[in-house]
Amino acid sequence: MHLIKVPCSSANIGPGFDVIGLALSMYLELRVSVDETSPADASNNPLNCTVTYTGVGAEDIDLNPANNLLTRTALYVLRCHNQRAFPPQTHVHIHNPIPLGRGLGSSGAAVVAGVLLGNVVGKLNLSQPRLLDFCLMVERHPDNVAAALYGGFVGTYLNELDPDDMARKEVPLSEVLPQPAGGVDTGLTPPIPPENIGHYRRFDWAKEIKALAIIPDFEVSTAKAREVLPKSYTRQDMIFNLQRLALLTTVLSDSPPNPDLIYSAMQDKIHQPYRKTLIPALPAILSSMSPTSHKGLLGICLSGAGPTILALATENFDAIAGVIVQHFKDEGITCEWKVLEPAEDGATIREVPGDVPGYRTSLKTV
Ligand SMILES: Nc1ncnc2c1ncn2[C@@H]1O[C@H](COP(=O)(O)OP(=O)(O)O)[C@@H](O)[C@H]1O
Ligand SMILES: N[C@@H](CCOP(=O)(O)O)C(=O)O
Repeated sequence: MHLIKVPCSSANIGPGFDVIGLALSMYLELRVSVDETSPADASNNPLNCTVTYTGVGAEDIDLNPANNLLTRTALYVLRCHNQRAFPPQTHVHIHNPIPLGRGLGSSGAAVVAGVLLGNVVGKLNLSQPRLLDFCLMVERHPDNVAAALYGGFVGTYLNELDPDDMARKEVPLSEVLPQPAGGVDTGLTPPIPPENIGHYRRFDWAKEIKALAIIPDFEVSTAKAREVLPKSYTRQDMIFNLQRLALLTTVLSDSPPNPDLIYSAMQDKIHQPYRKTLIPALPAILSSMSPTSHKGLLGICLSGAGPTILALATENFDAIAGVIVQHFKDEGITCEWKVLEPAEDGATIREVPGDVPGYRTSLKTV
């Protein structure tokens, strides 16, 4: 059996909208087994795949492999390599502790896991850059998927592709991940990703800095949080963010950390001000908390598209989290909070002994 582990991630870290990602120590886990000695059951299970799920969102996540984001992504990878379905008797058990729609990269982790799943069951042996190409065909901003795939604190960029490749990359998601009714295969080949869609660069991270995630009890879909953003920005606001982003990539590696520099480097004018309409307590939190007012705090921002708040800190986690939790409480919103660390390894895959939990037969290792 294969065990695939993919970390959650916090994108943007203030000014690095669609650029910066930080992989964090909360992991989506997949246990995958294949029994190619058993016959395929084409009438009941045309995609040859059974999905089980535990963890966050167990009541809501669609376990039909034709609809589930993770298995659809794997199927996309397989179909680009002329494999129309999973190998016979594939079973995938998903264990997901990452809150959904909270700005902690649950969809990015699911997409990375799906690409790794397609790669392993299809025995495709794709390179790391090619895995990233497949991820970027599904989740089109690179910050979460690059952090989840490669690990650590990363900066990402997309290449300027030639017009044909650009057109392939921009086909609607419904064509990349067609949703066949009842799993019936349309026989169409999906768009093959262009080569080298995106790249990443890893930055150092000071060992003293922990990431405090304060997770409100409501969802904001990333798609919705992108719709509230303007189509263009003033030169002044772009320069404001670029100046801070240039600082951010190095000040978070300084040991000991410099709180005032980090606080300044995490200011943003291109996404957070527009997202406050979706996250009631955001303006009060950002305007009232700083290293001067709260010992141990280094900087504070919206995690990804929100609503989670990410506070970088060296100590005093309970007190800092308590203040943020109270701001949400004042708006009638409850929260949970966690202290996380950078997930340096990114996504990993290894063979482990045993059966997929709850599966009915004994399965051989792939
Ligand atoms: N493990 C998973 N399996 C299947 N679908 C998932 C999984 N994780 C996330 N998703 C899908 O991604 C959606 C959340 O994505 P998104 O709005 O981008 O928020 P975020 O990535 O910030 O959590 C979920 O509602 C669900 O549809
Ligand atoms: N750069 C993206 C990041 C979205 O992250 P998520 O964790 O909320 O999916 C954005 O800010 O829209």
